[in-house]
Amino acid sequence: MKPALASSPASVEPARKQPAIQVSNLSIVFDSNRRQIIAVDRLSFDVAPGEFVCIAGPSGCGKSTMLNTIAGLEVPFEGDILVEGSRVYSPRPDVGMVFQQPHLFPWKSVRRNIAHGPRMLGKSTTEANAIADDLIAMVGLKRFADAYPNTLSGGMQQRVAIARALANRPRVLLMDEPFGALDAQTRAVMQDNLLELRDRIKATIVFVTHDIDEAIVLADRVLIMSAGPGRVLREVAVKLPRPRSNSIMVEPTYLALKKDCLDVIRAEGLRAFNQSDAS
Ligand SMILES: Nc1ncnc2c1ncn2[C@@H]1O[C@H](COP(=O)(O)OP(=O)(O)OP(=O)(O)O)[C@@H](O)[C@H]1O
Repeated sequence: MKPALASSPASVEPARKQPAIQVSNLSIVFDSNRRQIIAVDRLSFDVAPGEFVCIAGPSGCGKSTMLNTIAGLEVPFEGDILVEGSRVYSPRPDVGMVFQQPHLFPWKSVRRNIAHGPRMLGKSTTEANAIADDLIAMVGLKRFADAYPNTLSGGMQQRVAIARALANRPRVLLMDEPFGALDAQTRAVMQDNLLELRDRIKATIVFVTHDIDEAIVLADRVLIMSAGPGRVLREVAVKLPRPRSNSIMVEPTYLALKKDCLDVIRAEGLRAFNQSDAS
């Protein structure tokens, strides 16, 4: 009889970390005026724990629909989405979402906007306010804790929206063009703020943007989607050193990555244009 092995070859292999997000063969279809619109067609990708993934792609390719589905706001027509290994059926507190517009409660102060989520999860007012005050400090709005949204600039409101999305300590943060409505200067400041924040919160982030500079500055990996219905056309790993700020935009490695992304986007734009012209 053979002696029992102390460990089989399989058991000495390093265990692969479970992805934070697994999107498998996802299709999303809308019924509109008696015709079906395929918003997303058999889309698959994984996001590793703690990874920052940016998604770029032409208008209408299904980026928002896909993000809403990961957030549990839309239902897949086919396929699966797992977050931290469990299937998404509806919005959940471990997944936070930030939209292009801040959507704050206008009748609540900054503190009470941020404390809202923890209060809904049963925290006392004191506990929820303590969580809010920590986040208010993190996003640099201490002087505005008692202010109301209509007295804040767009960038400040968006910082409140980010703090609010973080209040339930999500493992996954989904951001749908969160800086898309801001001017260029505020946007650059917000990108730097987000990079600092990300180092502290350690969440997995999926960030949709039309701006390829923004995608490369922020991401560990950029997924470029095809024209609708969207699928992943190219994955670009961004191995630029961290900590980063948007001052890296002039470096040669950065410019080479940008060219790579823009070439793919241009070729896809042309393909989609020719296709629509032919049909
Ligand atoms: N509720 C809906 N009902 C019908 N069609 C929809 C609905 N939501 C989205 N669509 C369609 O699904 C497709 C994908 O839309 P989606 O908003 O996800 O694209 P996107 O890539 O986020 O676009 P953009 O970059 O312009 O925000 C589009 O053709 C859109 O018209």
